[in-house]
Amino acid sequence: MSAASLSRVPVTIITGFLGAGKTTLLRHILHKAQGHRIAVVVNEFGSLGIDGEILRGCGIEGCRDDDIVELTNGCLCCTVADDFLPTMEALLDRADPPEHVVIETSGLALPKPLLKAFGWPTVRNRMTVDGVITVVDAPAIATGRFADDPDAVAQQRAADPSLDHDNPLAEVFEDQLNAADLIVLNKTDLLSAEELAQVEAEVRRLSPRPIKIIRATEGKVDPAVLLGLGAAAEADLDARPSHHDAEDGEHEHDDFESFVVPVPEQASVEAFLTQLQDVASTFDVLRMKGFASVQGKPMRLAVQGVGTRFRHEFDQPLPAGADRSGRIVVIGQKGLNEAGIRAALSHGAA
Ligand SMILES: Nc1nc2c(ncn2[C@@H]2O[C@H](COP(=O)(O)OP(=O)(O)OP(=O)(O)O)[C@@H](O)[C@H]2O)c(=O)[nH]1
Repeated sequence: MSAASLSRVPVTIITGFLGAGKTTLLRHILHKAQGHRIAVVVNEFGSLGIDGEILRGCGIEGCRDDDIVELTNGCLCCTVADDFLPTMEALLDRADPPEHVVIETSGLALPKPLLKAFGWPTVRNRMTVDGVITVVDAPAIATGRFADDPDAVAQQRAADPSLDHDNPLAEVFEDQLNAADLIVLNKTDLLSAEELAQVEAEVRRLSPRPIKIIRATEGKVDPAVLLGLGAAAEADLDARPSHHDAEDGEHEHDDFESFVVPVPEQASVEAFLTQLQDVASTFDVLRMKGFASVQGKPMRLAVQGVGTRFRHEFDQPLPAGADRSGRIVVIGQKGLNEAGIRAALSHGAA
């Protein structure tokens, strides 16, 4: 390792599809790495800034609010020059610069344009990508979320040989796997040993290089394993093919959309969760997350859905007299029935 690289601030990029468990893994890193100055940059698809709020509310000692920087102005991979690089420079120029930077990309971000950004003159000599960690939602693979329909692919290829996927989720997922220096196979609690072995074999088959795969539940992996990979990934781009290489990194997330839906105060947690699950399944929603209030409850209800699987917690007190309406971010493939979803969530669940 050269003297220059020794003095560069290491950056870990956490990528992985919507809801794979990136924020959960990040929280675990922050909990376990207390005493180290880690700055966190979070980017979300959908404008509510929920991940930033979850991380800020983590209550971890030594984790200061200004160590968590949110980039909500579009997907990181598309806003590299406008948003991302100035943010990195500002972190480096602080009086007490971080020892390590961890970036959580949005679930729809392609990691390669981000990696390329570390070759830009303003950061090239000051930062190095220590490693790309790809968090994989093991049950989503088991249910074929990222799989193509072979007949549809064959048909599309006949029409246009340059196309290789019929499923945009498969494309994002593969780009994220291709960029990885380490793969965390998360949510192992939701699969049997046999299913897990199949999923791991599938991930290995899809990876372009022999990459270490670590199984995890709730992102619980020792930060000593995650940080300090020394990959210098920005100097190794050719080993990380992207479906968008031919487009010189230019792309838009045309295949996905997101919007924020206001929700009224709810009568009960259970009824609200049932309503959300119904909406997720009826309208084929990929991801929902947000906050609401429940009658008679002084705390705010945080809800998270990946497909139809939901979790909730009362995460913090609502100030007396606060507005008790809530907001939910909805993310799915293009063509979501937005009006239908808004209508379904506009009345409190009975
Ligand atoms: N059962 C189970 N649920 C998990 C596990 N890890 C995370 N989750 C849940 O999965 C949901 C999504 O987790 P997040 O950490 O927010 O996922 P993310 O990748 O940051 O999501 P986006 O930023 O929206 O792409 C949350 O409800 C988590 O509590 C796990 O190992 N097992």
